[in-house]
Amino acid sequence: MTNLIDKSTVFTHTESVNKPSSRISQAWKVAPNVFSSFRFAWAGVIYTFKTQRNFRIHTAIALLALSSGLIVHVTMVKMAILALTCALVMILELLNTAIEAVVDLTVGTQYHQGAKIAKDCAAGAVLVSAIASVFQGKRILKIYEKVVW
Ligand SMILES: Nc1ncnc2c1ncn2[C@@H]1O[C@H](COP(=O)(O)OP(=O)(O)OP(=O)(O)O)[C@@H](O)[C@H]1O
Repeated sequence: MTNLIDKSTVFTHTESVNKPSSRISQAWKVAPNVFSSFRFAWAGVIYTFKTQRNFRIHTAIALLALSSGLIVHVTMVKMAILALTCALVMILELLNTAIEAVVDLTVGTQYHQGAKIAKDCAAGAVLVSAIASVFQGKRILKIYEKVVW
Protein backbone atom coordinates (compact mmCIF):
# COMPACT_ATOMS: atom_id res chain seq x y z
CA MET A 1 0.00 0.00 0.00
CA THR A 2 1.62 3.30 -1.06
CA ASN A 3 0.83 6.53 0.75
CA LEU A 4 1.15 9.36 -1.77
CA ILE A 5 0.94 12.21 0.76
CA ASP A 6 3.66 13.28 3.15
CA LYS A 7 2.84 14.88 6.49
CA SER A 8 4.00 18.42 5.58
CA THR A 9 1.59 18.52 2.62
CA VAL A 10 -1.34 17.49 4.85
CA PHE A 11 -0.47 20.22 7.39
CA THR A 12 -0.33 22.97 4.75
CA HIS A 13 -3.63 21.85 3.23
CA THR A 14 -5.37 21.68 6.64
CA GLU A 15 -4.14 25.17 7.46
CA SER A 16 -5.52 26.66 4.27
CA VAL A 17 -8.86 24.83 4.64
CA ASN A 18 -9.29 26.36 8.11
CA LYS A 19 -8.93 29.90 6.69
CA PRO A 20 -11.30 30.34 3.73
CA SER A 21 -10.27 33.94 3.01
CA SER A 22 -6.57 33.10 2.97
CA ARG A 23 -7.34 30.12 0.75
CA ILE A 24 -8.81 32.44 -1.90
CA SER A 25 -5.80 34.78 -1.79
CA GLN A 26 -3.45 31.78 -1.84
CA ALA A 27 -5.26 30.39 -4.86
CA TRP A 28 -4.73 33.69 -6.64
CA LYS A 29 -1.05 33.66 -5.71
CA VAL A 30 -0.63 30.02 -6.69
CA ALA A 31 -1.99 30.37 -10.24
CA PRO A 32 -1.77 34.06 -11.21
CA ASN A 33 -2.17 33.37 -14.93
CA VAL A 34 -3.10 30.70 -17.42
CA PHE A 35 0.55 29.77 -18.02
CA SER A 36 0.97 28.96 -14.32
CA SER A 37 -2.15 26.78 -14.51
CA PHE A 38 -0.62 24.88 -17.42
CA ARG A 39 2.63 24.52 -15.47
CA PHE A 40 0.80 23.04 -12.46
CA ALA A 41 -1.23 20.74 -14.69
CA TRP A 42 1.96 19.56 -16.40
CA ALA A 43 3.52 19.01 -12.95
CA GLY A 44 0.62 16.62 -12.25
CA VAL A 45 1.37 14.67 -15.42
CA ILE A 46 5.11 14.54 -14.57
CA TYR A 47 4.34 13.49 -10.99
CA THR A 48 2.11 10.67 -12.22
CA PHE A 49 4.71 9.59 -14.78
CA LYS A 50 7.44 9.48 -12.13
CA THR A 51 5.44 7.71 -9.43
CA GLN A 52 3.00 5.43 -11.28
CA ARG A 53 4.47 2.46 -13.12
CA ASN A 54 1.15 1.77 -14.87
CA PHE A 55 1.10 5.30 -16.28
CA ARG A 56 4.57 4.76 -17.77
CA ILE A 57 3.42 1.46 -19.29
CA HIS A 58 0.29 3.14 -20.75
CA THR A 59 2.40 5.99 -22.15
CA ALA A 60 4.77 3.53 -23.84
CA ILE A 61 1.86 1.52 -25.31
CA ALA A 62 0.18 4.74 -26.51
CA LEU A 63 3.36 5.87 -28.28
CA LEU A 64 3.74 2.40 -29.82
CA ALA A 65 0.11 2.34 -31.00
CA LEU A 66 0.26 5.86 -32.45
CA SER A 67 3.54 5.27 -34.26
CA SER A 68 2.18 1.95 -35.58
CA GLY A 69 -0.85 3.88 -36.82
CA LEU A 70 1.42 6.24 -38.72
CA ILE A 71 3.51 3.39 -40.13
CA VAL A 72 0.54 1.40 -41.46
CA HIS A 73 -1.11 4.62 -42.74
CA VAL A 74 -4.47 4.39 -40.99
CA THR A 75 -7.00 7.05 -41.96
CA MET A 76 -7.17 10.36 -40.07
CA VAL A 77 -10.48 9.36 -38.46
CA LYS A 78 -9.05 6.06 -37.22
CA MET A 79 -5.92 7.85 -36.03
CA ALA A 80 -8.10 10.29 -34.09
CA ILE A 81 -10.06 7.44 -32.48
CA LEU A 82 -6.78 5.73 -31.60
CA ALA A 83 -5.38 8.92 -30.05
CA LEU A 84 -8.56 9.53 -28.05
CA THR A 85 -8.61 5.93 -26.83
CA CYS A 86 -4.98 6.19 -25.67
CA ALA A 87 -5.70 9.56 -24.06
CA LEU A 88 -8.72 8.15 -22.21
CA VAL A 89 -6.60 5.48 -20.50
CA MET A 90 -3.97 8.06 -19.51
CA ILE A 91 -6.63 10.53 -18.29
CA LEU A 92 -8.19 7.83 -16.10
CA GLU A 93 -4.75 6.92 -14.74
CA LEU A 94 -4.23 10.59 -13.80
CA LEU A 95 -7.64 10.66 -12.08
CA ASN A 96 -6.82 7.37 -10.35
CA THR A 97 -3.66 8.95 -8.96
CA ALA A 98 -5.62 12.02 -7.84
CA ILE A 99 -8.23 9.84 -6.09
CA GLU A 100 -5.49 7.81 -4.40
CA ALA A 101 -3.89 11.03 -3.15
CA VAL A 102 -7.20 12.36 -1.78
CA VAL A 103 -7.95 9.02 -0.08
CA ASP A 104 -4.46 8.93 1.49
CA LEU A 105 -4.92 12.54 2.57
CA THR A 106 -8.20 11.60 4.28
CA VAL A 107 -7.46 8.27 5.96
CA GLY A 108 -3.65 8.15 5.95
CA THR A 109 -2.43 4.61 6.53
CA GLN A 110 -5.61 3.53 8.38
CA TYR A 111 -7.63 0.71 6.86
CA HIS A 112 -11.05 1.97 5.77
CA GLN A 113 -13.67 0.14 3.72
CA GLY A 114 -14.60 3.40 1.94
CA ALA A 115 -10.96 3.99 1.04
CA LYS A 116 -10.76 0.49 -0.38
CA ILE A 117 -13.91 0.99 -2.48
CA ALA A 118 -12.69 4.38 -3.79
CA LYS A 119 -9.25 3.06 -4.75
CA ASP A 120 -10.55 -0.20 -6.21
CA CYS A 121 -13.19 1.60 -8.31
CA ALA A 122 -10.67 4.16 -9.57
CA ALA A 123 -8.27 1.37 -10.51
CA GLY A 124 -11.21 -0.51 -12.07
CA ALA A 125 -11.97 2.47 -14.32
CA VAL A 126 -8.40 2.35 -15.63
CA LEU A 127 -8.63 -1.40 -16.15
CA VAL A 128 -11.89 -1.19 -18.12
CA SER A 129 -10.53 1.58 -20.36
CA ALA A 130 -7.26 -0.32 -20.90
CA ILE A 131 -9.10 -3.50 -21.95
CA ALA A 132 -11.38 -1.51 -24.27
CA SER A 133 -8.40 0.31 -25.79
CA VAL A 134 -6.57 -2.95 -26.52
CA PHE A 135 -9.56 -4.26 -28.52
CA GLN A 136 -10.07 -0.90 -30.20
CA GLY A 137 -6.38 -0.55 -31.07
CA LYS A 138 -6.18 -4.06 -32.46
CA ARG A 139 -9.27 -3.51 -34.58
CA ILE A 140 -8.05 -0.21 -35.99
CA LEU A 141 -4.47 -1.11 -36.64
CA LYS A 142 -5.07 -4.69 -37.78
CA ILE A 143 -1.42 -5.16 -36.95
CA TYR A 144 -1.62 -8.91 -37.28
CA GLU A 145 -2.80 -8.83 -40.88
CA LYS A 146 -0.30 -6.14 -41.94
CA VAL A 147 2.79 -7.40 -40.11
CA VAL A 148 2.32 -11.17 -39.86
CA TRP A 149 0.75 -11.88 -43.25
N1 LIG B 1 -6.65 3.07 3.42
C1 LIG B 1 -7.01 1.93 2.83
N2 LIG B 1 -7.99 1.18 3.36
C2 LIG B 1 -8.38 0.02 2.80
N3 LIG B 1 -7.81 -0.50 1.68
C3 LIG B 1 -6.84 0.19 1.10
C4 LIG B 1 -6.37 1.44 1.63
N4 LIG B 1 -5.38 1.91 0.83
C5 LIG B 1 -5.23 1.00 -0.15
N5 LIG B 1 -6.10 -0.03 0.00
C6 LIG B 1 -6.22 -1.21 -0.88
O1 LIG B 1 -4.95 -1.48 -1.44
C7 LIG B 1 -5.00 -1.38 -2.87
C8 LIG B 1 -3.72 -0.78 -3.38
O2 LIG B 1 -3.62 0.53 -2.86
P1 LIG B 1 -2.45 1.50 -3.23
O3 LIG B 1 -2.64 2.79 -2.55
O4 LIG B 1 -1.14 0.81 -3.03
O5 LIG B 1 -2.70 1.69 -4.75
P2 LIG B 1 -1.74 1.34 -5.94
O6 LIG B 1 -1.23 -0.06 -5.83
O7 LIG B 1 -0.75 2.46 -6.02
O8 LIG B 1 -2.84 1.40 -7.09
P3 LIG B 1 -2.60 1.63 -8.64
O9 LIG B 1 -1.82 0.45 -9.10
O10 LIG B 1 -4.02 1.69 -9.19
O11 LIG B 1 -1.88 2.94 -8.76
C9 LIG B 1 -6.25 -0.55 -3.16
O12 LIG B 1 -6.79 -0.83 -4.43
C10 LIG B 1 -7.18 -0.95 -2.03
O13 LIG B 1 -7.85 -2.17 -2.33
